[in-house]
Amino acid sequence: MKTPSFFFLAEETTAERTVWPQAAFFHLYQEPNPSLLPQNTLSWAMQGPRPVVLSGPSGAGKSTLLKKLLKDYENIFGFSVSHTTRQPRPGEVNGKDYHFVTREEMQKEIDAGEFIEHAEFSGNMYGTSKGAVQAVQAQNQICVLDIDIQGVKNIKRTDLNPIYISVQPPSIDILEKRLRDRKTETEESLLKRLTAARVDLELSKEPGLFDLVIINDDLEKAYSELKEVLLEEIKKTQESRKS
Ligand SMILES: Nc1ncnc2c1ncn2[C@@H]1O[C@H](COP(=O)(O)OP(=O)(O)OP(=O)(O)O)[C@@H](O)[C@H]1O
Ligand SMILES: Nc1nc2c(ncn2[C@@H]2O[C@H](COP(=O)(O)O)[C@@H](O)[C@H]2O)c(=O)[nH]1
Repeated sequence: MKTPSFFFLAEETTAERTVWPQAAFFHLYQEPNPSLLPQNTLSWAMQGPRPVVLSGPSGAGKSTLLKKLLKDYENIFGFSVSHTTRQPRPGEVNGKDYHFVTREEMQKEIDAGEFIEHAEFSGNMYGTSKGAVQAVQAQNQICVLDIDIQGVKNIKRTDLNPIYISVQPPSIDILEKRLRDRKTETEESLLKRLTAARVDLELSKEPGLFDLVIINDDLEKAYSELKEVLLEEIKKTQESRKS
């Protein structure tokens, strides 16, 4: 296995995070999956408006921004409902927020070639099925994928051709506060997510990986930046509705 360039990050961990051995980094990030080649996907380019990928560390504000977008442009954007093996949080709805499945169910569908991408994140499996994207595109909506950085790398190997946006926190300390205030994580999963966040922020520096990086400090400012980069696609989709 190739040694990831972010390996040095393990040495930066603080005392309370030394519970994560350096080897943990090898489990936090998987190299792109070679089986996810364009021929393994449908001809996405022919499927309507250009999709959007929202990525960035857990707690950076992707869902918050996405909810605003889906509310303000109800019929323009559609959310790609991922599969995950993690437990639902209070208020999360199966089939709307995620398809909550067992590891066995998900692996079976992956083996059957039903996923565009999938990854292991913080001890759980996550993935985008072809059906999730097709369901949105069938409505002629702009399909938005909320995926981690491994998903970004795997999607880059397909012909989906989305706009890639990374949503990032102003600092790791602020990210930690937001995640703690969200009250969705145990101490263990919070620390895993913070470790993954450091990896994510480091890998996101790769030139050309993202079309836009949004620093989500002031929410309204971040939202304006998001809308601005999507304006052309929004207009095109609105126009196509008139004809
Ligand atoms: N600009 C902001 N200022 C302050 N708090 C924010 C801001 N943006 C989001 N938050 C809060 O931070 C927390 C994390 O946001 P959110 O759940 O949207 O992150 P996320 O990137 O979708 O995380 P995950 O990947 O784990 O789903 C939420 O409680 C949200 O209300
Ligand atoms: N590679 C993928 N990553 C995904 C997908 N769906 C969500 N995610 C990412 O997982 C983490 C954690 O999400 P949470 O809901 O448990 O907080 C976050 O970074 C998401 O972007 C997916 O289908 N593929």
